Amino acid sequence: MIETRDLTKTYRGVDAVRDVTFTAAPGRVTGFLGLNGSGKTTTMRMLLGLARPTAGAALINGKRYRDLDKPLRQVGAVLEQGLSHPGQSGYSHLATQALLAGVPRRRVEELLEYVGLTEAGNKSTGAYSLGMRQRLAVATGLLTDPPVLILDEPANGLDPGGMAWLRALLRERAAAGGTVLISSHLLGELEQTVDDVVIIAAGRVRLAAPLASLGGGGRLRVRGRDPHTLWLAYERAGATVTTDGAELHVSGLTAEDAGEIALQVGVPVYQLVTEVQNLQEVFLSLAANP
Ligand SMILES: Nc1ncnc2c1ncn2[C@@H]1O[C@H](COP(=O)(O)OP(=O)(O)OP(=O)(O)O)[C@@H](O)[C@H]1O
Repeated sequence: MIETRDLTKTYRGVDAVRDVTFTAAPGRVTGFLGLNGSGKTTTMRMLLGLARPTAGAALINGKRYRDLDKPLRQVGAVLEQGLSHPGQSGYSHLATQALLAGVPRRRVEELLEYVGLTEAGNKSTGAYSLGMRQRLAVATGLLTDPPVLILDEPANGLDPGGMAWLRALLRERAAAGGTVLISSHLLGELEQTVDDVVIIAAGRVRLAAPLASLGGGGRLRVRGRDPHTLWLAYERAGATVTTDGAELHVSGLTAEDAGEIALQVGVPVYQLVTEVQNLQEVFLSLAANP
């Protein structure tokens, strides 16, 4: 379980993140989405004890990272920065990390195979492609088989095959009861992977909800004989209504409700269309307008 509560980080009086509150639950993959500079890395660094919060709390399994018993066993991380010496082989990088984490060496071979680097294991990481480096970073994060996994932009540099591999791996972790928090600046990248989304813009959380609720509901386009009466009736029912002059755009009502309400106020409806919202548009409207 990952939790942040009113988490704030200020650098020289400027907010990097402000009052960030969200939960990433076990058994689910949570996507942490925001444009460049929105505060994703800063939040993840605070969760991992690499930056100290100015205010608020960043908790893993109910505790601050530095208060965790054997933190390397509880949380695995894939961060953006380079992770190994370029002259070192993938195998020796993992073997060193395994030693530090108290993990038996046989786990190294197992993991190299799991991330598809068995053949490249003895090559120096300086010769790895970006995608191979990401695979090695994922292997490092999984060394202790931790119940909580935090990944900062792990999809950068992965080709479609690599992306499918990562998607399957994260789903597998969640299915086994793990907590997975993964950041990205592209919703499309995560759309097929995540259960929940947290959208952050200019350091503030704009939305924390199940992915399914994001495009759900949709917007209705309604054309009727007396738009003014319809408008008032829909607003009375709690909907948000706008118009482009030709038809009403109604959010917050089902098509069934919109039809029934029109009947109640005696306005014939000529057209009632449910618009399925594009998830990417919803994301951009939240992420780009802090
Ligand atoms: N050490 C620091 N000193 C000063 N400002 C910082 C520092 N770290 C981050 N910031 C600022 O905090 C804001 C959030 O940055 P952060 O790296 O968390 O965003 P991000 O969402 O991870 O972006 P990206 O996708 O580009 O990595 C930015 O305005 C950044 O310039």
